[in-house]
Amino acid sequence: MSCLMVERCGGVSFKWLEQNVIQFRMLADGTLNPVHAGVLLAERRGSFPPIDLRILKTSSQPGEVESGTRRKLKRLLSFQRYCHASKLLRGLMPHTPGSLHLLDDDYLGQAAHMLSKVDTWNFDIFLFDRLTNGNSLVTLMSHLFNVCGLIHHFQLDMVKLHRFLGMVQEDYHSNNPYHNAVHAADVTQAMYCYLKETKLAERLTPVDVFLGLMAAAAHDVDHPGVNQPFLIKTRHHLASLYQNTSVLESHHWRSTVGMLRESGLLNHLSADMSLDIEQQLGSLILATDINRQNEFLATLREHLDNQDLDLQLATHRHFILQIALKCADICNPCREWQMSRQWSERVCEEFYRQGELERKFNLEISPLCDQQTDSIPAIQIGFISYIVEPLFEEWQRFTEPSVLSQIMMAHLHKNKACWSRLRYVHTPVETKTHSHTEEPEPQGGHEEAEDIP
Ligand SMILES: Nc1ncnc2c1ncn2[C@@H]1O[C@@H]2COP(=O)(O)O[C@H]2[C@H]1O
Repeated sequence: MSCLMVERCGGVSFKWLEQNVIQFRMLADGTLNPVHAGVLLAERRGSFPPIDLRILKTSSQPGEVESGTRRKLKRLLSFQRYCHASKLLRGLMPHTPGSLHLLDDDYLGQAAHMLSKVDTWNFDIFLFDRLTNGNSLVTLMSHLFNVCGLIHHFQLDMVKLHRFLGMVQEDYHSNNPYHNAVHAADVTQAMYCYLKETKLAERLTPVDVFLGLMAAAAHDVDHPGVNQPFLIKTRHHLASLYQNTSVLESHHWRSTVGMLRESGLLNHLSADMSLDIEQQLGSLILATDINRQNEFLATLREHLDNQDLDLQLATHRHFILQIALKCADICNPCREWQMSRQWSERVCEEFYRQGELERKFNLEISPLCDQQTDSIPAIQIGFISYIVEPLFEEWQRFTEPSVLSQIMMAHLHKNKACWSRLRYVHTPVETKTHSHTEEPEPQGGHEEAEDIP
């Protein structure tokens, strides 16, 4: 009950002229019970191991018997909430309602100023995350829902919306170097830029915009920091639940649906409409499975060759939303170098952590995960050449090409040239993650990259 009052109190202080004030007020004024206010847990994450080995060593191991309660917890909760719940149960998580930090007015002002330029491609999500005290995803989504008129259009309850967004943000693992809430915020910001492309903006309905932003924000929720092959070879229960196919993406989707229902955000809509939203969210999130890249690329090429995309058709708009989300998901090599490089280092650090785990448990080390042999520049050149460039070339074609696509392609080529030059500077063992590598001056524009095996 007290939780409800606090949230309402935050809601009352919301001012339309000062976007995002609502969140800061809620964070600042609340005296919250973290058990009831899952959204606004006072505890900041950051100390959990990259993956919870207790979960990975599943009960399918012969001879191992688990208590009913623990097994139930494991099945019902996300990885992240399992960690929270088990820590709470074991009394390891302090109840410190006052530990939500007050944001300095300067920070608040700077964050608000950044939001006024949220549709620009050089938006610095790392800075925004610092200015919002690690709340970039909630703050960004609240703002975008507001400026896109979604709160008004869908008559969304602000308390429920914040409860949902808070749950989503909390369920990202902040200790993952790459698959964390900042990545989700980065993808959401990119998605917003794509939704504003002239080719799309004039055709999209409020439902499309709602789905695009929601899917972007939640597309990797509760990512454990290891990939699908790892989950399959460690016989993780999610791998068997989803029959070794789109395991992570299915989990991201079902977790999102769980949180939508738990928050009650769509309760006021008709059952048919909420179900349709849940299904469409699934289709969008599942499209981010990188193993399905060729399938989507081939379909997009065919449409562009035949010039038969009709964005008046809901099915075609949905397809383009899938493509836009895929682009947003892997757009980090198209960002300006300083930001792009950070993402590259982060994703490789996550790969290397998985490789270390595999080494520790005598499993075969996955491709790209061996820090001894897979250098960051080599990984980047391969990723850009085989995955990113082909997709963005088609996206550029779709936008006919827009100014934004040209900017993205220019960054992509420049970054690829930078990595090509760095490849000869660093040997894999010398490469350090988060090394804040100096930018090598690319010479002669786009250098042809070498193939990597
Ligand atoms: N800069 C990058 N370098 C290499 N791989 C990347 C990079 N960015 C994204 N990826 C990969 O692209 C994948 C997209 O889907 P996932 O989020 O499952 O996992 C992501 C990473 O494996």
